Amino acid sequence: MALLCFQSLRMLRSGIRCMSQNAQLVSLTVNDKTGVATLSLQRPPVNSLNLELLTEISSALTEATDNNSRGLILTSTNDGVFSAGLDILEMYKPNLDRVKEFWTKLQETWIKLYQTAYPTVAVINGHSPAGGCLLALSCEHRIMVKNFTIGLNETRLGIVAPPWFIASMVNVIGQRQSERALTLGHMFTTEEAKNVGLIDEIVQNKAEGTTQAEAFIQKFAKIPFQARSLTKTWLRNKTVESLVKNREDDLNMFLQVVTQPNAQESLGHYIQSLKNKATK
Ligand SMILES: CCCCC/C=C\C/C=C\CC/C=C/CC(=O)SCCNC(=O)CCNC(=O)[C@H](O)C(C)(C)COP(=O)(O)OP(=O)(O)OC[C@H]1O[C@@H](n2cnc3c(N)ncnc32)[C@H](O)[C@@H]1OP(=O)(O)O
Repeated sequence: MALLCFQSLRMLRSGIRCMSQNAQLVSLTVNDKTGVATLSLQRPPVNSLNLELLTEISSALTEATDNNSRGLILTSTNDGVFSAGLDILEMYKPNLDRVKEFWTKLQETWIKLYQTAYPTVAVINGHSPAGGCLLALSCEHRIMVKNFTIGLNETRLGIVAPPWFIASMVNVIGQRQSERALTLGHMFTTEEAKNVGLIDEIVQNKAEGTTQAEAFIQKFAKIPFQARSLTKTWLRNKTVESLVKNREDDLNMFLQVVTQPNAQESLGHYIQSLKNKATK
């Protein structure tokens, strides 16, 4: 309690205010001097995206909008893992109602993040496979700490990235590089990601990443907010609309794939291999 008060006092002095008071799996703070919000994923051990985490991310994005944020930095409280992607346990032996809600929430979160009016920057301070990479790709600028990996590795797991995952990558690194990366399920090192344009900057650590992210958002200070946000909407509209118009089909496709016995078997083996690795 005393520590909490001390932290709150220190944050207040530095102009940092806590939002999302009820959130547990994310923290949302805003710098009252700059208007920049920071959304940190904090679901141990690896920020895997389950229904509850997605729900909190989605609510935090709305809260940042309602608070008239000038920009948003998306990062992780775990220096080592930005996000392990979708929580495999949501897809293994699923309860039908819950897995429907899970996929629908993932769609909603992506749609929201992809078209925020405010500028978004991912400070990728750890590994970022699959759904973790999708979150980063949905931001406007990516800054990554050295010595980690990022990519849409679905084919390596025997699964297929849905079209909107693919479009998110194509929009950043283009058709040719995406085709190579996605078919191989390639996980890029930080250096490789920079060379291919998947990330924009390499930094030594999260603190440097945050400074650079604030500098990126600051570039828009003199650009009228509405003009900027409408331009972003128009640039991204085609990609977003392709999911918005097909949400039901996309959900049904996911359900059909995920409930196949061979998919369940693969998921079971994969979970076991992750556990074996973790106990070594
Ligand atoms: C194989 C699938 C077949 C069929 C599937 C069928 C249908 C699906 C259809 C469409 C879906 C398409 C979209 C998918 C997108 C995705 O995001 S899928 C998820 C992909 N993610 C990964 O492959 C990442 C796996 N994790 C890692 O590589 C590493 O954990 C890490 C992120 C690099 C971190 O390494 P670190 O050493 O720090 O941690 P550990 O590996 O020791 O893990 C600690 C702990 O966390 C558990 N865990 C890790 N990742 C996940 C995860 N994604 N979901 C749930 N749990 C995860 C791990 O098991 C350990 O648990 P513990 O042993 O209980 O401590």
